[in-house]
Amino acid sequence: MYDWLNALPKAELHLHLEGSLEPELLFALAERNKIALPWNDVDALRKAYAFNNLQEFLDLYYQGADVLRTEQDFYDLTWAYLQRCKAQNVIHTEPFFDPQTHTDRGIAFEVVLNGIAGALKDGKEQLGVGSGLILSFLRHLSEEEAEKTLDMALPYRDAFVAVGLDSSEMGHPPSKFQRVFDRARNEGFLTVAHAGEEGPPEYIWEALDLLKIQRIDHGVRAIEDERLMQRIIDEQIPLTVCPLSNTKLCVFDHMSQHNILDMLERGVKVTVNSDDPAYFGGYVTENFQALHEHLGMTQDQAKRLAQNSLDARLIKP
Ligand SMILES: Nc1ncnc2[nH]cnc12
Ligand SMILES: [Zn+2]
Repeated sequence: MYDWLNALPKAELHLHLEGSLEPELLFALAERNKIALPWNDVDALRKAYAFNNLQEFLDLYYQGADVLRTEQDFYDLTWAYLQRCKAQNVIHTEPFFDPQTHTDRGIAFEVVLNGIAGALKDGKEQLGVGSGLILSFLRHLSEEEAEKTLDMALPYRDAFVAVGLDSSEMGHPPSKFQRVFDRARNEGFLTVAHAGEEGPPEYIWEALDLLKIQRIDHGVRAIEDERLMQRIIDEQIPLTVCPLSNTKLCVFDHMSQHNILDMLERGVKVTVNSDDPAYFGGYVTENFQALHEHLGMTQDQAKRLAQNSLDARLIKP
């Protein structure tokens, strides 16, 4: 089944580039940039990848991102991810990047963007992997800081298709970012947001009604609210679900309890994605494989999930 799933043409719609930083590359970049690491080797770092919740993961994710310093570093990170896409027949990807994770450390916005955009361009030309980049605001920071980030991005507006919202969900509802999302939409950007990963269904309502999002990132807690489920089904609003992430971060205790196939069978436009593959144990094909192993996903269900991912692209072919 793995080879069949791997060969299935698919799109990835929920992937944090910083979360694709494999330990081997992290160590190589630390050496290149002469940065001391608190782990002795790659194995010691991998052992630290045991999380009880989103915040424990985020603490390590931001620490790992500190090795990214130069345009070449961002290029290498993105290029390594695009090669995984090629190997797994991901024909199109819409990755997130978190500019504030870097600009707050003194890395210039254009250093980050030029590295990523250069690799995405080469990915299209040399690997045939299409893409659309999503600029994501960190929700644990203020709306004012998100506004400043949008200001920095506007001179490079052609490099993005959308803005998103990620980082610590609880206590940081979508309503906190209503004004900056309004401005982003007025500037011509599409919008997406993480909602209903750890946060309640109310956050998904807010993301839809206040941020006017095209897709819900995660959204697995929608199942707790029947009226919300009906809306998501009626309006065919895509959910970018990340099964391995949800089990690694204890949103579900075990993959056998994941609700993605129940949602699929109820008519929700769910898709399969890897979120932060270097930290959660696999890329898109491994996520599909886990659904097959633990939930008995059939080939017909896999085909529908893959087709949903192609249909839910922000950039239509
Ligand atoms: N799963 C996730 N949820 C929220 N913010 C993130 N940043 C990177 N991965 C994330
Ligand atoms: Zn995510």
